[in-house]
Amino acid sequence: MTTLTRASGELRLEGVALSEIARRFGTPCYVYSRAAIEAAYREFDASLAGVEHLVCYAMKANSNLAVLDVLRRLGAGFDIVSGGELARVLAVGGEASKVLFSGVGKSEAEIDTALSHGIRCFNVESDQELERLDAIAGRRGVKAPVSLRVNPDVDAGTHPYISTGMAGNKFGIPHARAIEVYRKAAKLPNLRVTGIDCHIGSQILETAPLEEALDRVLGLVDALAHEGIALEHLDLGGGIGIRYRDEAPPDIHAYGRRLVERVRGRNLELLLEPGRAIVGNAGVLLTKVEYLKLDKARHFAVVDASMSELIRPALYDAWHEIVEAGDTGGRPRETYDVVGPVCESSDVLGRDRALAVRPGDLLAILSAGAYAMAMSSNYNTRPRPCEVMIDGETAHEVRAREPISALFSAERTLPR
Ligand SMILES: Cc1ncc(COP(=O)(O)O)c(C=O)c1O
Ligand SMILES: N[C@@H](CCCC[NH3+])C(=O)O
Repeated sequence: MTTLTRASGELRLEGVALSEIARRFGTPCYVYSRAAIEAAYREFDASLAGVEHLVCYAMKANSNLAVLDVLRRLGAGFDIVSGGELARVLAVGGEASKVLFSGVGKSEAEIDTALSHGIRCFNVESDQELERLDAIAGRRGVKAPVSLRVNPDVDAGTHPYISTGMAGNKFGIPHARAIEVYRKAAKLPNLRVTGIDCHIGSQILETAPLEEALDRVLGLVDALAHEGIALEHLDLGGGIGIRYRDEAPPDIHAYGRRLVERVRGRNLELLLEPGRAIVGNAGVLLTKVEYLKLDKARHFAVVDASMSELIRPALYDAWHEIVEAGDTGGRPRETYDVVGPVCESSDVLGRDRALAVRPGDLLAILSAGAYAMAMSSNYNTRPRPCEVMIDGETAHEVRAREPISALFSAERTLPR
């Protein structure tokens, strides 16, 4: 969790005034806390003490190089879903031997590159992927380390767009077919079956479905052992939710301890792939009010951030707390829809928010460390915003605002 405090009316993140960050780097701007990222990672890591384990940060949540580097230094592994993500891990000096490759659509080129770097494991999601991996490994003369992603058919109780572990989702190999596919994998000459994994969804607020999924997967581990297929690791994926508004997210330490109890004595390394729970509450999006539109039935605060920078409210109807970053001087609050400049009615960052704001004031949109910058776009030819990380008492720019020219420099008009 970032430490947000208010002193003389000014909102500070880890002691650094957000107004100072806006002055130095401009808005919109993502601001992350190194301390918050480290604390969240350490909580996961410590919770698994007593069994061999590796926390592989699901970097799709936030793949800024500074974020990856902070986690790499702590010993984290990485869960990747593309060749681009592997390139980012390597760019910060991450070890391929701590990289898991998830995803339903790995291309030939992505598999080949990951094999060439010697990643820790491929989380395979289909029979055809298994065959493709075997063929590419054969061409390279190596044995590819494989885990099958099993779809345990457990309801994670989360938003349907981010539920991944039920029959009917595109993810994983159906539980009922898992043994048959493992038999096939064990016979393929260029594969080495090393593990099993599942991931049932995201922003999960109750751990019961996760533990149910673990039990179902452990049942498969036992059944496979009977067939002589001994697994070395079990990867329970990510999915632990965070507090955006008034949710009560699971206690990570207690969750980890319960997992440890279940796998202890089994000679299985335990892997987790948390994303949101590591970075979600370690970041805020800082934005400036451009205009107040008070002439309509609704009041709008038009800000300089939009759905291009933060799409979660438009896409999932997600709630992000929005607070004044500066001194409101005790002025009364009024109700506004906080909207961006993008030409879409869905470009709303928060509805019916009580705020004391004037044009030029700063707002902080909270819980914006995960699936925020990572899902940003250039819609309306808006440059991606800058990113800043607070390290101790110092704010570092960890990504500069994109120059507008870079947004179309790869494009060409037709020859005459
Ligand atoms: C395979 C896999 N692992 C890990 C994650 C990370 O999930 P979360 O950010 O909810 O922890 C995801 C995203 O849902 C995923 O698809
Ligand atoms: N993008 C989603 C989470 C997806 C998780 C990735 N499988 C969100 O913002 O909540």
